[in-house]
Amino acid sequence: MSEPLTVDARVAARDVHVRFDVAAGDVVALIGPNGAGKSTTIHLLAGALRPESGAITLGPTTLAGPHTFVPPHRRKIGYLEQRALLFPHLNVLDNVAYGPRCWGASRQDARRRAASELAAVGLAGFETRPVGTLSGGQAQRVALARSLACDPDVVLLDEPFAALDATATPALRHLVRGRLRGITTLIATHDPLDVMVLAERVVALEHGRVTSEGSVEEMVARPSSAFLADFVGLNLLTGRAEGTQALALSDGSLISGLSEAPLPEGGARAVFAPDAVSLFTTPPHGSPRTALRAVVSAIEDRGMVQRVSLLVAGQRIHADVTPAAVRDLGLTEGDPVVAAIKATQVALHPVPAR
Ligand SMILES: Nc1ncnc2c1ncn2[C@@H]1O[C@H](COP(=O)(O)OP(=O)(O)OP(=O)(O)O)[C@@H](O)[C@H]1O
Repeated sequence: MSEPLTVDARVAARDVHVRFDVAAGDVVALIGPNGAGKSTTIHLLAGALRPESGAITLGPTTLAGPHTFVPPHRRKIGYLEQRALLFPHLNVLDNVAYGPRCWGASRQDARRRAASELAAVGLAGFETRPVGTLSGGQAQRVALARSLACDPDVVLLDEPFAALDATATPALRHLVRGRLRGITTLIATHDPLDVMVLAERVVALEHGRVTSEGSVEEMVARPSSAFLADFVGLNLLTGRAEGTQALALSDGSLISGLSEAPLPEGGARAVFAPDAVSLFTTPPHGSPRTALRAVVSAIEDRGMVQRVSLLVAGQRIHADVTPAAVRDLGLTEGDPVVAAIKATQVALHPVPAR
């Protein structure tokens, strides 16, 4: 069963003191610049580091505190790092069965569970393969299956896609998303797409301290530090799935896009880059592009491009356009405009559900 997590942990030698909570079943992204303390936090939770003061609790259990320290192998935690780190002397099935075996399952039960976890990550038929014959993406799928095979109370992901070929990442991210449903999860990442696709909430760290916390939507709408504003870099609009390939905003406008799988009913997010947005004064005719009614809220000179901030159905997005475009359109703050985006440049994702 998933449990809530409470973290108040200090490692003086690293000048790290982190305090935050994760509700049961939530996926929280841990972000921050290099050296901010993300990996230290993950290591504290995994039990690889012991806090000098404070406490870490998982539901009713104290994992680390002034008089308590549960060693890593006694924590029901699934852990996925950049590299799969599989046991080279075991085949694929036995790598995954290792977890349930350690928690007391019979050999037969552990192998049955391992086979079903492997099937769930798309690797049925790989059971007897030596792990040395797997691609990076396949090895990471095995590591995901292994981390889930012991029914973890919490899953920790530390840059899980950073070492993978970019072509392997979208499918694996999508798979991770489905497999994490309902499990309390912390994902340390430098990639805004991991946040937008996988997470409900964000905890931002800078210099070893939590500097901001909130929902993904809040972070995108109102980044509270220069780091966050820079990190976000992408536009995110949240609405409801309309059919399987579009998103409806609160003002009724529709955004067409592409998705890994048909969108389920319910909340959905559209993610696209600022340079995918073109601006017009009237809707472009005969264009297959999404056309959104927007109001200019700010224009910032960024040298080669002008960053135009827009309000669309109460949400903020940015368009990076040329200085000539801003001049030709005669744009100033408060002007109504039409923001056009090609469907092929919009990625649609379901809002992560518990
Ligand atoms: N093994 C270690 N021994 C001593 N200090 C360390 C060690 N690992 C990290 N630190 C220090 O702890 C602080 C936090 O580093 P940490 O690796 O947790 O940051 P991070 O956010 O994961 O960074 P990155 O994004 O670069 O991986 C930094 O000041 C770092 O120099």
